Amino acid sequence: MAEVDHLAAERATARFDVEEMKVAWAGSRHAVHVADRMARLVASDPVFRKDNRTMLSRKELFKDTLRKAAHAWKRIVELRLTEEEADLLRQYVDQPGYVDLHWGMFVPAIKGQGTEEQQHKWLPLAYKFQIIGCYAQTELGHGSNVQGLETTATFDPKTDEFVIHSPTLTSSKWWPGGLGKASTHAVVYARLITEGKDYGIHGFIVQLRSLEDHSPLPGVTLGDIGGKFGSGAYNSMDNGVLRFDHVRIPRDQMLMRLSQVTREGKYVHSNVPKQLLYGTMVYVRQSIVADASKALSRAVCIAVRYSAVRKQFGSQDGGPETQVLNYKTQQSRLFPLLASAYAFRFVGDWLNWLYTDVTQKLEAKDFSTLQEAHACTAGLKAVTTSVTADAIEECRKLCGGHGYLNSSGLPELFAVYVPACTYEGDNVVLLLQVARILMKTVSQLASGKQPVGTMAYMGKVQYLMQCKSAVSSAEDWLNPDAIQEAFEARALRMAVNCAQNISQAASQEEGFYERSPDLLEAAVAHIQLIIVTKFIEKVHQEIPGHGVKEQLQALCNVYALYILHKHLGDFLATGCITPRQGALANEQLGKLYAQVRPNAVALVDAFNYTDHYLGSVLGRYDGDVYPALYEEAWKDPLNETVVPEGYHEYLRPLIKQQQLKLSRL
Ligand SMILES: CCCCCCCCCCCCCCCCCCCCC/C=C/C(=O)SCCNC(=O)CCNC(=O)[C@H](O)C(C)(C)COP(=O)(O)OP(=O)(O)OC[C@H]1O[C@@H](n2cnc3c(N)ncnc32)[C@H](O)[C@@H]1OP(=O)(O)O
Ligand SMILES: Cc1cc2nc3c(=O)[nH]c(=O)nc-3n(C[C@H](O)[C@H](O)[C@H](O)COP(=O)(O)OP(=O)(O)OC[C@H]3O[C@@H](n4cnc5c(N)ncnc54)[C@H](O)[C@@H]3O)c2cc1C
Repeated sequence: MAEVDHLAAERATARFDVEEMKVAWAGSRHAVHVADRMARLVASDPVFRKDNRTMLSRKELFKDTLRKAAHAWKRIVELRLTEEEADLLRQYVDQPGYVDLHWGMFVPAIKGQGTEEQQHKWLPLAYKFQIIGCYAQTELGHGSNVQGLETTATFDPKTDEFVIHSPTLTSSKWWPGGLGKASTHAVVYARLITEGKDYGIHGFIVQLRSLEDHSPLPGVTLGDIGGKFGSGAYNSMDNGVLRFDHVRIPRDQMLMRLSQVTREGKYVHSNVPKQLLYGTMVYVRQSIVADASKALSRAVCIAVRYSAVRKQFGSQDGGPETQVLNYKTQQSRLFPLLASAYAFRFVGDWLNWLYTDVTQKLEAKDFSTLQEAHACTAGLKAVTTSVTADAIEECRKLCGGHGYLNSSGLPELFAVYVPACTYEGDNVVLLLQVARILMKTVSQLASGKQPVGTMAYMGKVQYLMQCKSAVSSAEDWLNPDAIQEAFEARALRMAVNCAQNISQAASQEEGFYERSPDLLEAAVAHIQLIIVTKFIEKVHQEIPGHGVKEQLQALCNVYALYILHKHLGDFLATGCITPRQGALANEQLGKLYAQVRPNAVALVDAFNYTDHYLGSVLGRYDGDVYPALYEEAWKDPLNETVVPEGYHEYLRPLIKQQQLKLSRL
């Protein structure tokens, strides 16, 4: 706790129990406790220092990442941390590195696609870090189009081996995190060829480096693909390039849970959907949604606290200036982002539940919910990451000039976060997947097939296509049914419009191609409906703590009405609401902002972030921003000397030359 609390007055105006809001945010009292313990463990350990990160060279930064990962592992073993605790520790270390891909993709790929025997062999090695793995799918020539990958795995029955080969430059693996310098093994995705036939993409465990001296194995060419956007940020990760020259691996290193190649070279496909091959991506997409709320809440926490400290204008007569948080424009830019952080948090929890449920069904050979899992993970990943990336940049602007300093934490947060819009599926490509499923669902409505899960609302097509909103006052928009109906009608009408337009094209495929910009918007409308619905459902639950439910109710309304206001064109064009009702929604939004204002600082305190994790002089808990900014400036390497290096070579001669010229005049 800070000695001087410059934000004490703000905290005193909160109308709810912050400790209970921490529980609502974290999910349980246990979750608050564990997160708190792990955050403090990291913050108090000098090895995990990160305030100098943006000033390190790439090599120094990479070595620092290796050091932190090794130290984290040492602490995990020494303290016998559980998996939950270890993962939190990894998150609070807050530096992308090979461990993310090892635990986040290599291990899940083996778990999801390996046979029991393969899991038995490889997982214990991975769990103890006797091998380090990455996920090598993307190539120089193809990322989004997984079926277009070119690396080959040709079965040789003579030796009972696969020959892994990169036949072209564009088949070079390109991007996998941890591949460049750290990994000893990879799950490599390649075209399986046996008996002269190409059976498409399959996963293979391939050793890349010696376990003795880390040198690449014969036939393997490896390296880092080079510096990336921003200072610090994702440059701690060794995204890599990999080429194979006829590298041989035993047949049993093909991941054989979904399909097998026999000793004789026969290809056998188990009776399961081939999309299960994409299971690791589905798993990571759901974890990316949970991460979005973390990144967004960090940015919002910085911007809210700083906006409460920062004063500008408003005192002609020598009185106090206005806190920028009191400007209505600041509120209308910032509070929807605060509400979005909460919305993403709750939809992330729900998605995690859905993922677990689908996984259990898959274990029991029930594949009926696979499409729902794909649509929800793909769509929510796309919408939450796009919004979060834009929101971090908006928070930087909300912090004025100081937001542009590295010490604000926002430039690095943006740089590290923004590739989330691309990795694990480009957001446009993923939204088009959602749109495809929406079109399929619309086309099945005529045959009477009842849509299920998050598409169930489409079953009310007769009603939703013609309903008119009953809202007649600003307060009417506080009724969750009014919001739900407007969002459902908008999403359905946009989808049906697209389907009607597509049906007029020469072919379904051509229509889909021509209408893809509209389809993208229809997919976004559907996903926003899911987020709003899950927030409303959350608020309907029993939520303990003085004022907590009321605050969440207000944030839920802010989120929904902000989306309605921002996409008013959709709501009006589809005739779900009238221009007057749109204006009433905006009026209500203004009232809600006034309701949020006294609670704003406490609402970001409920995220329970340490100053170490926030990594921002502007977002400090104590609000003592100016001395911290001043002090931080002097730490810059440029300030190590009063006269800069280069003065004698470049500045002095220039000045002297000009002086000479002037003296001649
Ligand atoms: C310090 C130590 C700590 C210790 C801690 C211990 C504990 C740790 C625990 C956990 C740690 C977790 C950490 C997580 C961190 C993760 C960090 C991640 C960092 C990010 C790294 C990035 C990685 C990557 O980017 S990997 C590469 C990703 N690539 C992509 O996403 C490619 C995108 N493309 C595709 O997905 C496909 O090509 C697609 C879907 C676009 C098209 O595929 P297609 O085969 O051509 O299919 P299509 O014809 O369109 O559709 C056919 C059919 O299939 C359906 N479909 C498609 N996809 C799926 C799917 N995934 N699931 C189900 N169904 C699918 C589609 O709907 C069609 O259906 P029908 O119409 O019915 O036929
Ligand atoms: C930081 C980072 C880490 C990564 N880590 C890994 C990793 O660990 N392992 C791994 O295998 N990969 C990794 N990747 C690769 C990543 O998964 C791909 O870059 C991603 O899937 C996008 O594919 P792409 O690069 O082929 O983009 P492209 O598909 O080439 O996209 C280019 C443009 O084309 C558009 N486009 C493409 N297809 C369509 C379409 N059908 N319709 C309309 N528009 C379309 C896209 O919207 C985009 O605007 C990583 C990438 C990054 C940036």
